[in-house]
Amino acid sequence: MQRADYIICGDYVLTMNDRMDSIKDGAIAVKGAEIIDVDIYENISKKYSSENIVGGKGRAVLPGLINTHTHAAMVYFRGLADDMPLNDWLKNYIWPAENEWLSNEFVFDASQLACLEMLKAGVTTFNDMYFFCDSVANAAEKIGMRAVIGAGIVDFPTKTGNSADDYINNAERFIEKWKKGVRDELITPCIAPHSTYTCSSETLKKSKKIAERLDVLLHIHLSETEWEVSEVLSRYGKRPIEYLHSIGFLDERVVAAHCVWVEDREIEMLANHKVGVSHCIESNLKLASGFAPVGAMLKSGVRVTFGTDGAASNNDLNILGEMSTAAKVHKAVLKDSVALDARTIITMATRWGAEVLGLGKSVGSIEKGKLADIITINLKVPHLAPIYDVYSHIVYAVMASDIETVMVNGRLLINNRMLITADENSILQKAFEWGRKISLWSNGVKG
Ligand SMILES: CSC[C@H]1O[C@@H](n2cnc3c(O)ncnc32)[C@H](O)[C@@H]1O
Ligand SMILES: [Zn+2]
Repeated sequence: MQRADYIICGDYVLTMNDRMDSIKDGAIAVKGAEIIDVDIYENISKKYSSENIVGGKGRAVLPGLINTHTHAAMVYFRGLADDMPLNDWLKNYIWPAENEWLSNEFVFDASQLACLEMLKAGVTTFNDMYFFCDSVANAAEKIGMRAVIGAGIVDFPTKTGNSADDYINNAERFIEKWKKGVRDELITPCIAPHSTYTCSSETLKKSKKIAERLDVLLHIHLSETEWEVSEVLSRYGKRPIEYLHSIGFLDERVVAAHCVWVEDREIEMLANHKVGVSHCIESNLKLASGFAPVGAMLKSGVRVTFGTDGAASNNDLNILGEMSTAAKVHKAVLKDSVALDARTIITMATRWGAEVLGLGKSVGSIEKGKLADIITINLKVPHLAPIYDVYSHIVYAVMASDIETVMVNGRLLINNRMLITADENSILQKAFEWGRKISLWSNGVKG
């Protein structure tokens, strides 16, 4: 009998690996950060002993969900400005609020809340783009979440810089500080030029050079709105994706959020350059940005994954919601009830999410040798009874509140729906305190 730190078991173990994507009455043995075995429970229980048995009857077990585009700290701006298009929302509400409120303390506190919200919804990895990125990393490190964290780059002054060079220097410093083997192995730094309309060609090219030299991802907003397309057309005579192609920006280290206003020849460019796409359907719906051509992108072999965007445009960080919405909306858009079936949707939210973030060898599926980022779902609830197809339930019926346990890197972070690594009440308390101050400010009251 071998010792395992944890045995995680359930009626269904969705491994999401290529060869065998689910096991009925399955179990996983975890030692340290690693998955050391996956098999039917009967075999695992004969080979391994452990004091820590997680899951059990009436549970589904799957790889942690991956949020490939967010601005975690924006949870503190949730509900501050709704029901308007992106340009109005950004220029007249969000950027002024960021200018007033962002600080290391704000971003640290807010990012902890975001981590708590994501973990409770089964998200184990997020790909962030923001300012004060050390504070995002410190918060994720404290909670124990896996994160790819992008240092935001724009061409205009904000609280963290006056010029593109300030942000670029900061990004280099941040990447050197957090790269593998230096700090927390769960944090992967990257560089995040905001968009084609807020960064000049020079800024984008410099960002790309840094990404190549330091071997990190490039995270960017791309072709989100019709306005962006006409703006880039008028500046450069090319549509955003064609323009990025023309300056040599596109390759497999690029994670492009949105990709809503995309023509067929641009889809080919995304596919040929192996660009990863983060589909943020709920943000696109709420800001009325449009419908991304996800069916066509998938057909062309583009790796489409799910992002929530920030909670100020969504208004939550729940990937299960994105999965369900996308599965339904694209069927209607394409007039094809077979499109984006449940297995494809779960693959997009797990294995492909990990792959586009460059983490495909470590996480995204449940396989021997991979790191243990695993969630369990309680299936014994009224809205999940009866069960014919667990994939269908996960995409169309599971709620965030059904997520019972969340493990990241072999460490249990959520047990029985409660956070273990920090005090939930004080995280919530801080959110309400910041909210009171922000609310007074937004209502024009000083102090
Ligand atoms: C460079 S830090 C990130 C920057 O992006 C802003 N932002 C948040 N959501 C969106 C979106 O949907 N499109 C474009 N920009 C967005 C955020 O407020 C930060 O300023
Ligand atoms: Zn965004």
